[in-house]
Amino acid sequence: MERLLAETCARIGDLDREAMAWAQARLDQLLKPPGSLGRLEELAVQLAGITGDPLPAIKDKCVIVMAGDHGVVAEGVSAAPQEITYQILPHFLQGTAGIGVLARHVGARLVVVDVGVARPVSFPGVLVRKVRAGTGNIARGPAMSREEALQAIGVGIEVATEEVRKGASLIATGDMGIGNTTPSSAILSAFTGLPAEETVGRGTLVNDTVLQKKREVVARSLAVNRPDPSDPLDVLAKVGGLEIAGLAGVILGAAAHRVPVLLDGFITGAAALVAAGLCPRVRQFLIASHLSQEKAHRHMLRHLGLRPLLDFDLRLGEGTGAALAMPLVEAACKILKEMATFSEARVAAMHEDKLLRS
Ligand SMILES: O=C(O)c1ccc[n+]([C@@H]2O[C@H](COP(=O)([O-])O)[C@@H](O)[C@H]2O)c1
Ligand SMILES: Cc1cc2nc[nH]c2cc1C
Repeated sequence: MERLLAETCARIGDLDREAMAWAQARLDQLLKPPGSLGRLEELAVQLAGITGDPLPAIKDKCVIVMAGDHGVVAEGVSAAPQEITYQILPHFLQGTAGIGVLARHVGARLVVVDVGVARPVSFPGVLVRKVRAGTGNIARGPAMSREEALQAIGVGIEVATEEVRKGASLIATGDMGIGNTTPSSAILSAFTGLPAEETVGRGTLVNDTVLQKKREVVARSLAVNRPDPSDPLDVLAKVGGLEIAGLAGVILGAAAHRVPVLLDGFITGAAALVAAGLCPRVRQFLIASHLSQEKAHRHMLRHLGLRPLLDFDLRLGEGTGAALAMPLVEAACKILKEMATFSEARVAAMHEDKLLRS
């Protein structure tokens, strides 16, 4: 597994500067005042750089949801019972849970993977690639072994690679795992040095008492496990989660195939911190779909150097924000391809001096 990870990281290149320059030049000639499509233009240039295609097109959209359970729920850190991780899975694929509805709404394929659910899973359509049945309690010891972390990353790389092989040209990441905001906060603290007071939030909407306990649990998980921030696998194994590891693999696997990755919220952000620790170049392939209501998400995005597309007060996870942002990514491609230039439209070009005066 270590070899698969090393090979995947080695395949991740830089953005294609030539394709980006070509896309930027075309954007500047399109029938609009320069830069007037704002961040849509920025996105179009990034997509040209990621794909190496100056006129990129999104042909096949895919949402990959990784599910796993967390031993730390024994500390009482969530407002929801652990059972929900298992019980919600069939509703994803039946289209009756949040991501089921939104993936259908945007016309994306939905792939649901059990990488670490506590109970045995055998729902039609759910890919069972369980590495272990839930993590250990990070308040008392490591979440998993280094080998298990590598295996779960491997699952993500393989699932992403398979979806790219089937034609995916845009991959959205989603998570499901009761308790998973706690390890996500611990990962954020481990990489940034921020104290638990700043990295812990309300997750499924815990009350003030539980919020305080959650802060103590995150601080204890760091004191007990002593994760080494210069060793991302150590951070992941000691204070992470199986679905977080799987998602780090999805991110790396997609980037290795030059497929853009839409991050969702706080948990996929933690996975991105791990992926970026393992391969800093991967950041260039990431698009932050939204700013989660989980308050420390902004610290994550700042650390990753990303600016969210939407600010919608979402905090559901499952990939819902990433799915919602898919049409924005498609729109960025379409302006490049479908808008005419001034000369194609035979419209008088705008004069530089006029623009400078306005
Ligand atoms: O994506 C987010 O920003 C997000 C923020 C808060 C909660 N969640 C979801 O809620 C669950 C974790 O919350 P908790 O309180 O159990 O740690 C998990 O299934 C996540 O998908 C997701
Ligand atoms: C119902 C429910 C759905 C979820 N989806 C992601 N996290 C969740 C947590 C709960 C409680």
